[in-house]
Amino acid sequence: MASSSLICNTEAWKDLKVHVEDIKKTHLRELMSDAERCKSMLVEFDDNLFDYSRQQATVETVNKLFNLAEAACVKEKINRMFNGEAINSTENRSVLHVALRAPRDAVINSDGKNVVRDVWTVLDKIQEFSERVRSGAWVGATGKPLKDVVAIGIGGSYLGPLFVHTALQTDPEAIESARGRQLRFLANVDPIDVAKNIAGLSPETTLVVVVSKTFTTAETMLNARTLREWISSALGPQAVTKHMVAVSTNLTLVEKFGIDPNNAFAFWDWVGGRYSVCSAVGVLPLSLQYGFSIVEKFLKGAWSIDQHFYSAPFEKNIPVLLGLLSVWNVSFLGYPARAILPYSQALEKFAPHIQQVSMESNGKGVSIDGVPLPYETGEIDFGEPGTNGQHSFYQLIHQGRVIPCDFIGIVNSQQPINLEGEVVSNHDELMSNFFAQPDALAYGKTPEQLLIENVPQHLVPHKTFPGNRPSISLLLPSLSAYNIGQLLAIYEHRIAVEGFVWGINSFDQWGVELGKSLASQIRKQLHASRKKGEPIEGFNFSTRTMLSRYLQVSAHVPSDPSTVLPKV
Ligand SMILES: O=P(O)(O)OC[C@H]1O[C@](O)(CO)[C@@H](O)[C@@H]1O
Repeated sequence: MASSSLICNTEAWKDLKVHVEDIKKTHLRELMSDAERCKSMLVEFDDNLFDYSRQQATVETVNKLFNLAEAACVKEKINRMFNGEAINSTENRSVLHVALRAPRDAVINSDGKNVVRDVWTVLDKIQEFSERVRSGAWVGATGKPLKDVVAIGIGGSYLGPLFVHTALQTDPEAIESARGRQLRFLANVDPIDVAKNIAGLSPETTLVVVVSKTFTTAETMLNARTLREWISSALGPQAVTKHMVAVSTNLTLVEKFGIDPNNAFAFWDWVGGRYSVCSAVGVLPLSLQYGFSIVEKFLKGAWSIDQHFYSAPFEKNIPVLLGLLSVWNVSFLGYPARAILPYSQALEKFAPHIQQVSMESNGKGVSIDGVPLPYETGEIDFGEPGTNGQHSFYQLIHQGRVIPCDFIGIVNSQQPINLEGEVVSNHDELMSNFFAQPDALAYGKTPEQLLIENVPQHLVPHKTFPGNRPSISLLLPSLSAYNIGQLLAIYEHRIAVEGFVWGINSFDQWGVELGKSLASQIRKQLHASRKKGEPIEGFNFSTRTMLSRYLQVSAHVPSDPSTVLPKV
């Protein structure tokens, strides 16, 4: 495919490039004073309020972005995704995470087959299994109920479920149904993570869920073997069938590992790892912890946004608007990062999850047709809940670099506190910051304002805030399972829209492979040197020096199963 097919060669892209100069002449202070403009930049859907008036954009900018979407065939690409076409072309796969939350009677085809039926077969199996475990009908090898769950998985087989678990953990309805149960996540191959995750647990009352799309990921498989050892050394090898289950697309390898195929929960190639939280990857551990009915509400929330994304006109389409504005910030205004700032501690794992969804999806260097891109794609995503972030990195955001921010606020707290004698409730205190920060970034503070306040002349430059820093605000009515599902789907689709405009494949991840294969060479060398005393060969000076220091100085680790017992 020729480079002329790239989006940067379209009139719509060139038009926006020229338009940047106009926008740079206008400060957000002025843009914010135009009430009509601000009104047109508010979108409401299902009690979620989205405000993008603090973007460095006019109504004209937004129209030009719609032209760009048209030039990039965004609507056609959305349709192709929902129609189950193989839009992940480098892996020849369709991209159908929307089917994971479709109602039972929906029809979504992949390769001529309605996949919604398969989805519900697995969901029914999860419901049945999780109810048996939670009710105590399913017991461990010594007859005790399994009250604790350790989910082993990494990347997409970990971050999404962790985000949802952390968000549900403080929801009153979810607390009630999780009473007496624990859900933990073992991700890192670092043995410290093993120790931390089994500390205080007994193999007798623990169910291990091995979550891996491929069932070959080195970290997950070593952690799975480690916990298999933990269980079988305590309860005997036959206990594994009672204490270990799996979620995977590779059921052959699950069986080979020693997990009963009846206790395996399938998902499919058309679910990308980082888009898999609504498959058994998330639904199984979360149903074990909270019960299936709560997880079903989460799925319904995600589906409501899927419908909105599929059918709302672009002017009212929250994920589309978010995606187009992100492209505007990255490709035209030149801002490479994005801060995700939920004003809710329950969303503390949201930014780490979106970091993977976004950076693994859109961090690409070539177009979907393999043409090297003359423009950057993807953003550097990071974030922390407010107000913690304010006491950490907001200094840079206010007076250092320009970083477009996503402010996410919740109207009704999961855990309200209203102390007598306080000016406002605790949640109001939090939300005061949610409402204040976007304006601080947009308006800033001028030297003239400081002089009126009698700030000493020599401090004026230090106390000046340039402002003109863009943000969006998203106000959710509450943080129920349903709303958590909505938030997830809004971001998933936003990221897809960005990739559709940039003309890349947002659904593969070849960039993670090189490091994995180099690590495998090192693993072989460590084995050869430790077990057979072979010299280090085939590495550059730097790696050789580091490796020999590591081999010389590291302590000998005895191969004894008791070394996997927790020491913390
Ligand atoms: O679910 P799996 O196959 O263990 O893969 C885990 C993760 O590894 C990756 O392939 C990246 O290394 C992710 O895309 C994926 O979510």
